[in-house]
Amino acid sequence: MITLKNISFKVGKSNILAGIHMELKKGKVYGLLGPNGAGKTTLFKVLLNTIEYKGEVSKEDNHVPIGKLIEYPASYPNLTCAENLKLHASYADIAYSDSIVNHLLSVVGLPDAKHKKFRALSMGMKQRLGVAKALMGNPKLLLLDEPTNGLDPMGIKDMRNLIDQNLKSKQRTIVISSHNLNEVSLVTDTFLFMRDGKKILEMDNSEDIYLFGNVQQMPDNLNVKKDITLLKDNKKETYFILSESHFNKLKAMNDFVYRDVEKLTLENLYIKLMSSDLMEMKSYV
Ligand SMILES: Nc1ncnc2c1ncn2[C@@H]1O[C@H](COP(=O)(O)OP(=O)(O)OP(=O)(O)O)[C@@H](O)[C@H]1O
Repeated sequence: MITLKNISFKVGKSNILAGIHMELKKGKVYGLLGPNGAGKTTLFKVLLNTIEYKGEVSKEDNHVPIGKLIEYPASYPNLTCAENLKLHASYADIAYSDSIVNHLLSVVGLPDAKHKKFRALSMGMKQRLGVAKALMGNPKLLLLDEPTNGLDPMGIKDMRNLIDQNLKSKQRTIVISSHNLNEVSLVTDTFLFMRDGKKILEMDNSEDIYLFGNVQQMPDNLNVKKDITLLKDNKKETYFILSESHFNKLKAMNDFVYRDVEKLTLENLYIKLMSSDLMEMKSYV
């Protein structure tokens, strides 16, 4: 597990990241969602330890190997896939052999492109070579920044299958940053919504319909963190967000009083979160 405590990053007077708390668990896939400029890439830089931030990142093991696919997957155009992988490994000081290179190219679905020059690859193949690079050293934390950027529908599906079938592992944490909500929802266990450098909501990806409403009264015997996610706006109104099945259980409780319940798709929820001052309540404490 990787724990982020009160992470902040400032440039001049601007708070690029502000008071982020997060726990990234082994075996889980996290979908980092948020508009342009929300701080997603900066959060990756914190995890990669390439910027000077405030706060604490603690890891179970001090040497968690990290793999990353960040922005456009640059490689040497006149070198082959295998040569690019080997060069990447030597730059990153990662041990490699011909069999590791062959294995990785086969994991990412490029077994026949070993001797192909990078410049001759399609965008999807370039992206997959980028993933192969990220997998060198068998990372326990894998950061994928917009992995489907620039891919056609077939390439997007291939990337989804690659993540689902070959990258997920009980020993690995994967964080995917994406603007493609539907796509990310197909591979993610937990959504991390970011806005203005803050994590505003962490939510399990359980169903595609969510119930959103205003809380008038909370039941006494409710374990809030486990049973219900509460959000607050700056007028101190409290809201809840629940999966439909969970809501059906909770609404049977007499002392749970609510109003204005609406069904939200992931897209509607995203728009609501990004166009309001709503924030998960535990972020307030
Ligand atoms: N070193 C820096 N100096 C100045 N501004 C910075 C620096 N790093 C990040 N920023 C600013 O911080 C904000 C967050 O940037 P970041 O790239 O993390 O956002 P993002 O959520 O990844 O956006 P996108 O979805 O467009 O990739 C942006 O407004 C960016 O311009």
